[in-house]
Amino acid sequence: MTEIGLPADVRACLFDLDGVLTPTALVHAAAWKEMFDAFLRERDGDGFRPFDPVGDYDAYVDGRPRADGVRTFLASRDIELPEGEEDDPPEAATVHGLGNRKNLLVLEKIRTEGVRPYPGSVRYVEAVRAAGLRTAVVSSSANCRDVLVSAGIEHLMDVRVDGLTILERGLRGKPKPDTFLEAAKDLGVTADQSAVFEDALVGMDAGREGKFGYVVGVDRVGQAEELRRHGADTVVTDLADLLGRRA
Ligand SMILES: O=P(O)(O)OC[C@H]1O[C@@H](O)[C@H](O)[C@@H](O)[C@@H]1O
Repeated sequence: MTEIGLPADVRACLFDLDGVLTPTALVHAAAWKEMFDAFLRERDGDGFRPFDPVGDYDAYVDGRPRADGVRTFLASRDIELPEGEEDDPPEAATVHGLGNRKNLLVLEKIRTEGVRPYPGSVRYVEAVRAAGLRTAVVSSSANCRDVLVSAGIEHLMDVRVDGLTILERGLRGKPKPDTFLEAAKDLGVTADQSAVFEDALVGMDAGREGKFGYVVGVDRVGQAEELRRHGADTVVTDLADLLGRRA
């Protein structure tokens, strides 16, 4: 049997979606930038300080549920907006209005560009399933199912905990470990029998706080050191790098 690079007592793999299974972290980052830059320009004029799709995205938005991303970035610029309602129109200057504005942009990009999974991630997920481990996708995105379907990989996940589950079950989003713990529970395993696969720093924090058996940092943007500092047990640039390796 192929070695899968995990401790022998790991029974389940909990995969983040955007940036781990699919390259959609870049699509999200671009949509966030387009939305925040338009908002900041309207507010501050042409001299506005743009949203940095690497630094600001990693620190304030990546991996968090949508509304938390809006709140955390605005707080970093000392901007306060009313919460508004979840179904606020995209032009509303509220937390949910801005979130909905960004969602229209992300959906349009996904529709026009399509989604292909990372080939190395597909090979790895197939290998862990062949080895008898169970699999879950654990994403803050409310668009998780649509992205899995577009990428043709929905059938590779036994359980899905996503942005909609967070709202339905009242879970706290990453950096809290609730979504990963919920997926482990749904799979019938404990946290220490589960491995977490994440590209976001808040996902590392969730892995550490939830005391998961193993945390794999997936480095797509050259932040291996940061991922380690936030608790990664190992860092890879492609999930297939784990194949043939012992933990
Ligand atoms: O807006 P959505 O699709 O519900 O996604 C929420 C967040 O989901 C995370 O997976 C992404 O890393 C973030 O960039 C995104 O903002």
